[in-house]
Amino acid sequence: MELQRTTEQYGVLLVNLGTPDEPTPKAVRRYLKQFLSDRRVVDLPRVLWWPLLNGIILPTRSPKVAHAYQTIWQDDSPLRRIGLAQAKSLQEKLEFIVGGEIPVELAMTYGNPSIPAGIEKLQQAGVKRIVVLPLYPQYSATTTGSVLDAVAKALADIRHVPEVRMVHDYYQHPLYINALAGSVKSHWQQHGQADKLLMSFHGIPQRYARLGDPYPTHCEATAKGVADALGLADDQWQLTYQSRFGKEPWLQPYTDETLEQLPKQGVKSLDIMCPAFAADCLETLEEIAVENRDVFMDAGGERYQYIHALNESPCHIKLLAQLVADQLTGW
Ligand SMILES: C=CC1=C(C)c2cc3[nH]c(cc4nc(cc5[nH]c(cc1n2)c(C)c5CCC(=O)O)C(CCC(=O)O)=C4C)c(C)c3C=C
Ligand SMILES: [Fe+2]
Ligand SMILES: [Fe+2]
Repeated sequence: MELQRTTEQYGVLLVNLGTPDEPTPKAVRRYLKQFLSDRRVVDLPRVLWWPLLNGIILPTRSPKVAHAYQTIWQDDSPLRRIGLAQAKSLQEKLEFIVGGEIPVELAMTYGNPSIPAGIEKLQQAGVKRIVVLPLYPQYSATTTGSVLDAVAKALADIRHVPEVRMVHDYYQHPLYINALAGSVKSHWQQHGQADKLLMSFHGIPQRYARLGDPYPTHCEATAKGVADALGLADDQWQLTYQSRFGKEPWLQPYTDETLEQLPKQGVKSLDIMCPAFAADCLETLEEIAVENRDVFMDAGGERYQYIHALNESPCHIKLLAQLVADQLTGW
């Protein structure tokens, strides 16, 4: 691949959602406060939301969520540990395909390492052109949109602003679909194929989709792409949405309700994957692999296996490198 100028000028900001610094109620509260104060995540009028957030949600949710984090913590939050490994592998891969060093920094929209810190590190390394790669295959204003907001906010404090390009989505990129289908196939080779493959995506409120967020259409295209790549018939797979929060209806069908119904419909063995998550995290390792397993087994299920996120797998790193290379070409 040929770049117009020297490769030292380019850098990559690899962004994921965020995670607490420690699995303690105090650190979780700090993280949740930053996350849930983002208007793209919760768009309720602030006069209603502030008292609810500060008076009820943060005090009650922080200790519960801290406990959940303690069960998956491995010296660090899995999301950050995997993200740092992804950044390192991506830099090595880019060096191999581009033939020069392109620094890659991991950043989180909420918590640490922060987006301003990541941009500062890239600038200190001499980077003049930054590719922002949000680790969200499916675009949503609640995730990808917030990354752009946070990058713009960070740049507002900088005099010599770098040039910036952002990957908007990659929900039907052939390398992404191949990587997902490949991970299912290798799971089947080791464990055999279950009655059904459930593709569980993180949800958003239905209202956000009605107001124009294309997220569910992206999820549907990903799920169909994976099912087609695996040659699955319609009754061999299903798309659901997990992790709903608050009182209003979120995208449906809900993962937990579906898991409760499936054994009654004769589905006793299940493979479940979460294609919206580029790295394993609380929502996959605890909510899907542990909590929702109990839902399925208690409802009469016999075998439940979670297929891990793409994490640092070579197919995933190849995809991320291609997404960066696509942005660099012609810059
Ligand atoms: C309150 C509204 C929320 C929206 C909208 C939302 C969208 C959304 N989130 C992800 C990815 C992740 N979410 C994670 C945790 C998490 N998400 C919410 C709320 C919303 N998410 C909360 C309150 C939390 C924290 C945990 C909890 O209190 O339940 C994570 C995991 C982070 C980790 O440290 O492991 C990820 C990743 C997507 C992809 C998405 C919309 C498309
Ligand atoms: Fe979330
Ligand atoms: Fe959750």
